[in-house]
Amino acid sequence: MNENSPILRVENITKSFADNTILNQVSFQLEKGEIKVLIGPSGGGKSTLLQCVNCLVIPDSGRIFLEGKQVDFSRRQDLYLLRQQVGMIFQDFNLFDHLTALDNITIALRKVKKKSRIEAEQRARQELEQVGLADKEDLYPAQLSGGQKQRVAIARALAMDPKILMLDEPTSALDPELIGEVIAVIKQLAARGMTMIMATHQISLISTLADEILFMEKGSIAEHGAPEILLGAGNNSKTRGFCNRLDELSGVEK
Ligand SMILES: Nc1ncnc2c1ncn2[C@@H]1O[C@H](COP(=O)(O)OP(=O)(O)OP(=O)(O)O)[C@@H](O)[C@H]1O
Repeated sequence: MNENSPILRVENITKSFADNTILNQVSFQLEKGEIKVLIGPSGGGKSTLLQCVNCLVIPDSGRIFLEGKQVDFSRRQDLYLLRQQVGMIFQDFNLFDHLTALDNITIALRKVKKKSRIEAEQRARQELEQVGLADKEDLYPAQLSGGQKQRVAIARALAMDPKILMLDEPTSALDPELIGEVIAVIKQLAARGMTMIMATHQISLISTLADEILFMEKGSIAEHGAPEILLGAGNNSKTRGFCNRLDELSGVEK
């Protein structure tokens, strides 16, 4: 790896579904320890961009570099490595319903990382402890609250030692009273220096964690910059207008 390379560089990614261009020449880069937050109107392409970054969706064109090395979208080994190094947290948790919290975490450690059961369980317990669920290891997803399920999903991703964590609206499927516990875990990860890119509508994550905001609209990054600038009083940015509307909406919900 070239020491000067950003940990992730995304260059001119384009993706269409049928005749609809969903991503149009999107570029950004992520430095080690940096947190970028993707915001913008629904349908703007945030989820598609995150899915392209770890090649769950293969871009039509453009290039992705992980630690300076270009990912070859046609090479299975490259995709496998990319997905190991870029963990993903989904809105709807994506846990295996037939496995306990512990086994949701151990399964990939055993199958992908080839750890023994004992090693995998030890690691899974450490991660459950980190997200405050040490006493829930034997419970199945149906026995957990939404916030607990999302914390298991975060523990599962962390157990794989990803270099980057991507979070796609990690709190949007949660009841309002459960959002805080997931935000607290994400803030802990930030304090530990985790490199993250996250799509979210949570103002507290946007304003307190983002090193840079990427405002996506109609498949492009329409605006980007530090929150203190884009959200600064008097700034006429799209970001500020959008966040003010989010504030108003959450005010209505309260
Ligand atoms: N697999 C697919 N096939 C066809 N169209 C798709 C597919 N995935 C996404 N799209 C379309 O791409 C557009 C962008 O969707 P995407 O989910 O990336 O936006 P978003 O900014 O994440 O929106 P939201 O904030 O509502 O999650 C939408 O119009 C969506 O219908």
